[in-house]
Amino acid sequence: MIEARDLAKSYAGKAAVSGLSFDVRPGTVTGFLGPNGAGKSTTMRLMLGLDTGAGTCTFDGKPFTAYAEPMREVGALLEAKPFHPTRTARNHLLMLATSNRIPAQRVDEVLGLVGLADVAGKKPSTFSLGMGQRLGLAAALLGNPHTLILDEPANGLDPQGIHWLRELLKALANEGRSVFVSSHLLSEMALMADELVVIGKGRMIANGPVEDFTKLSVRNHVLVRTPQAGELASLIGAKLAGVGSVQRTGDSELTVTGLEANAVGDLAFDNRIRVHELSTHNATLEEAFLEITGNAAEYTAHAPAAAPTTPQEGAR
Ligand SMILES: Nc1ncnc2c1ncn2[C@@H]1O[C@H](COP(=O)(O)OP(=O)(O)OP(=O)(O)O)[C@@H](O)[C@H]1O
Repeated sequence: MIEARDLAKSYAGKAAVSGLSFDVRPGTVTGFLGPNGAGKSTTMRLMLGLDTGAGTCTFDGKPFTAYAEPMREVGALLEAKPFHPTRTARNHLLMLATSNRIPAQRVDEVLGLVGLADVAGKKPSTFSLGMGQRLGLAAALLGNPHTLILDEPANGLDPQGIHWLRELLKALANEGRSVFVSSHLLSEMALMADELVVIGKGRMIANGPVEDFTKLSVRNHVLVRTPQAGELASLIGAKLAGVGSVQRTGDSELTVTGLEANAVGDLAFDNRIRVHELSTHNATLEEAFLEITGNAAEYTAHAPAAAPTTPQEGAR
């Protein structure tokens, strides 16, 4: 169990993380989301005591730094890859294993697990970004820890690698581990995460099950096709009584929010209204994320300004 309480950090007087509190429960994958610069990496460093700031974070009641053999408790993959410049991948892991009294045989196990057995004798400096990520993941898994903290582990992985990572993290959580993972791949997160922590500009925006997060979106709606669209719209409007909306989105099409599809169907049936289509459209995680973080995105792109006219053109 991870318990983060009131984590905070400022750089040069500017808050990077403010008052963040959340739990990561065993047996779950908890996704950590936020726009660029939201404070995800800073939060993860604070959780591990790698950065100085305010607040506390405990792993089964103790801070990371209080564990004598921390790799057996918490496996971490942060963005920076501190690999030794001359050691081979295998020796890099062997060195970590020795310092945590982990048997050497576990090194070969994790190299196999992350798909690097064939390049174990090569130096990480020759590795691609994805191979480096796999080696970082091998290091995180070395001590068979019950908690994993992974910052953008899918970064640089090919589609097969992303699929493999998703299945691995879900399996590790199913074995009872706590997995806290950040990613910008929202479709992946939707398939992988049970819970979400969503931050923007260093502050908590949402925390809870993935379904609750997407349920909040205004993109959730019911679509109805009926030749009696006007009549049904009036009935739905009366039933909604101001909570929700009904819009004519075509000659014979209505888009409804605030009523479930079965309620719309019953209303049509009770009033002998012919319905040709009735369907529920659920917001994707990406839609809900963009909607909820819209105002909390620090860096937003603007369309390029129109090319200035030359003086000659302007004079014409
Ligand atoms: N070492 C540092 N010195 C000064 N400012 C920093 C430092 N590290 C982070 N920041 C600032 O803190 C804020 C949060 O950065 P952080 O890297 O934690 O965000 P992030 O959510 O991980 O971003 P991304 O999704 O782009 O990786 C940003 O405004 C960043 O510029």
